Amino acid sequence: MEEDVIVSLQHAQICHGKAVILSDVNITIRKGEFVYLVGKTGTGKTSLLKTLYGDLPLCGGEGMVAGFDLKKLTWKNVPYLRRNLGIVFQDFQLLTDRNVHDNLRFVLKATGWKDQKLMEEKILDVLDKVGLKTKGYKMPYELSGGEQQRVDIARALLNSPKLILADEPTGNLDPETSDGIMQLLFQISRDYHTTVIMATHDYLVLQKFPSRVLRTELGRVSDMADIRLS
Ligand SMILES: Nc1ncnc2c1ncn2[C@@H]1O[C@H](COP(=O)(O)OP(=O)(O)OP(=O)(O)O)[C@@H](O)[C@H]1O
Repeated sequence: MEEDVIVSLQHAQICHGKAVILSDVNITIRKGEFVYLVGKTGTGKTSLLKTLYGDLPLCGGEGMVAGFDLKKLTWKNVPYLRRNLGIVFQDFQLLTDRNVHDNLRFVLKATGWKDQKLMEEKILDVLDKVGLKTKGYKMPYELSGGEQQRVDIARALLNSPKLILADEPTGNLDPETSDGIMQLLFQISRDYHTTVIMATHDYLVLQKFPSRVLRTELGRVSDMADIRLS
């Protein structure tokens, strides 16, 4: 496989148990690309993302993500795949019983970091990247929705991922805050050549921040590679 290919699906099938949600999915996504995943509700956007991060098994065809063969994933090696990924959700999913700094520290420890000094440097680094350098001491409930989403993105950046998978990251935010989050995601993609795949319903976002679009529809994914909405 070419080195700069981060996601490759060939004749892939996405399933929930015996129910096939998407079939014959053929996608190639390269380093540094920003790709939207759009489609009506229930057409399989989340299921496709879950397959990419090893939460749903690939039930047919071929799939590679960040150098991992999806067909060979087992519960033992899923954590290794996830260390190469950053996952961002709509509802932030921060631990509510500890401050921002400790939320980030928790993830570092859970992913094998041991050196205290390096952990502290990394936490400051990712908070700086999302514009929250001075907010490490805050509890999640003391932050606005946009700030919580920035912490969620900071958390996704901790292990310098090759790929960020974002499921409706602006879904709970007002348009202005949502613009800030989009600018941040595009900046990360551009500055660090991180690939971003983002599921969204928000056509305003697509219009303001045009990029490649994949669409889930009628059990298939169509690649609108060069159609730029403007
Ligand atoms: N845990 C599950 N078990 C069985 N079927 C499921 C499960 N989760 C989702 N599905 C089914 O899979 C299909 C795709 O759902 P999915 O959540 O991937 O769609 P989506 O495009 O992300 O929707 P939305 O835009 O509403 O988030 C739906 O028909 C849904 O009913």
